[in-house]
Amino acid sequence: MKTLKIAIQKSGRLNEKSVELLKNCGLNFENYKSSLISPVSNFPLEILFLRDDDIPEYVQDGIADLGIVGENVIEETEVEVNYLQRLGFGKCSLKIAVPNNNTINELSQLNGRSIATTYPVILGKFLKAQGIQSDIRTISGSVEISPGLGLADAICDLVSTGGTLKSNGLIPFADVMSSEAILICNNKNGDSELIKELVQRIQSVLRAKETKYVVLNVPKDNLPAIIALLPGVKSPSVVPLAESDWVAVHTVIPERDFWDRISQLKQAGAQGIVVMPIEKIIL
Ligand SMILES: Nc1ncnc2c1ncn2[C@@H]1O[C@H](COP(=O)(O)OP(=O)(O)OP(=O)(O)O)[C@@H](O)[C@H]1O
Ligand SMILES: O=P(O)(O)OC[C@H]1O[C@H](OP(=O)(O)OP(=O)(O)O)[C@H](O)[C@@H]1O
Ligand SMILES: [Mg+2]
Repeated sequence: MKTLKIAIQKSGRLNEKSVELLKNCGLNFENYKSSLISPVSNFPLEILFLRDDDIPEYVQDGIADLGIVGENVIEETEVEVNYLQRLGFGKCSLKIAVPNNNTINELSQLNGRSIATTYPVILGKFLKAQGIQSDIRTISGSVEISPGLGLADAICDLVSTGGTLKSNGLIPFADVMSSEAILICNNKNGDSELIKELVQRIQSVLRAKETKYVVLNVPKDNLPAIIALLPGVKSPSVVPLAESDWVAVHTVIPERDFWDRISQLKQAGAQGIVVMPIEKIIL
């Protein structure tokens, strides 16, 4: 059987979460130490530990079958690869920011100004679509200090908390793109059974992260009201309790409206609510 290769970031923002995701899929492998390639002992897969900038091209060229990388890097490298799954981590936005004492307050004022960035391709396309002509200064890092050094009038860089912008006296001015980590594969091998198996495992881990397992006790008379509050669940498990007019209800609740749902369940008579994380949900 062919052994697949998946490229993940060697170190940096996406490394830990990529390793955690693959381990949660039940894959056994050594974390990157000095070897840049690590075999998986219980699945026909090898992990390649790379600089994130190289991952899209490795996947496009078939050197790696799969990759986990930020959408921003995929867009910047302009490769042709398949998006298999958005992974929900490494969330950030590419933004244009300007010094907080500036007079720029609309995009057209960037005409004729300089913008420092490590994302010249994405920024170039954005400015073109807006009909703006700026001088894009491509640098390879520490972009946020360039206005302070007199290198550029504005910057275009990744932002998540905004802490780096703030500590460099910059304010966000325009959103260029939002990004998260994506599982990609080579255009030619999306139909591979092994890849499908891996994607299913990843999806079962992601699904589990979005939900909680909840057990609650309720008087039998309140059961219809409780069940009515669990619309997503075809048929929650209802277990008799030692006290004959009480039952325990086992169900899953989406993370996103968890607290609202719990307070509704309490109002409907639920007691002794126990919440547990779910490891995997296999459909
Ligand atoms: N502040 C942030 N918050 C969340 N995600 C981020 C943030 N900054 C970057 N990312 C995402 O994580 C990816 C990797 O960021 P990192 O800073 O580790 O890259 P890098 O320094 O270019 O790493 P490498 O050494 O692999 O080239 C980015 O391409 C982006 O998708
Ligand atoms: O909005 P914040 O939460 O402050 O995050 C933004 C910073 O994060 C990224 O850099 P990173 O810290 O990954 O360092 P790097 O540029 O050296 O890769 C990005 O390039 C910004 O500088
Ligand atoms: Mg990089």
